Amino acid sequence: MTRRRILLINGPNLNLLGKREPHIYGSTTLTDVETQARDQATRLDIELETFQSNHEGAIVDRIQQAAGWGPNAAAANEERERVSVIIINPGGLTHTSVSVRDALLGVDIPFVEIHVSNVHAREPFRHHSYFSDKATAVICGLGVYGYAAAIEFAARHLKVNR
Ligand SMILES: O=C1C[C@@](O)(C(=O)O)C[C@@H](O)[C@@H]1O
Repeated sequence: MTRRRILLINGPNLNLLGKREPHIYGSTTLTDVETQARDQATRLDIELETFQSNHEGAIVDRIQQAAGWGPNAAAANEERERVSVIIINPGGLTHTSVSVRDALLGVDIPFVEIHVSNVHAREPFRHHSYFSDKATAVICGLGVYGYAAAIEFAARHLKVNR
């Protein structure tokens, strides 16, 4: 059986986790989050790739690549590159990005939306997401534990895609 492949995407400013507004986002760094995520994936016998970018277009390219498409996909690698599930913290793009939404819908890969903070308890502009109505699940307010919860859920409940 094909192993599940999960792609964990973090959007703008999440490279500053641990330094940025620690009263909201905590003191764990993105490197810690990604290391723990990789260890967890190994225990669950799934493949995990991580990607962080501050650039909307780079995130769109990475999502297309997850389907074996787009400018960064290696030719004839469609099967090998295809991921089963995307876990995405779009950061501020949550509240603005039609393009990232369109990319996720375009590749038709199920995704889990995650936020470290409880966006609904914050400023009103954070209450709307361009992703939540299409996400398989939405996690927010669990702190960085939300990443572990998302991986656990994806590994147990989402089928291998193709
Ligand atoms: O950058 C972020 C991080 C965030 O996605 C979170 O993880 O809580 C919440 C967003 O509103 C914010 O722009």
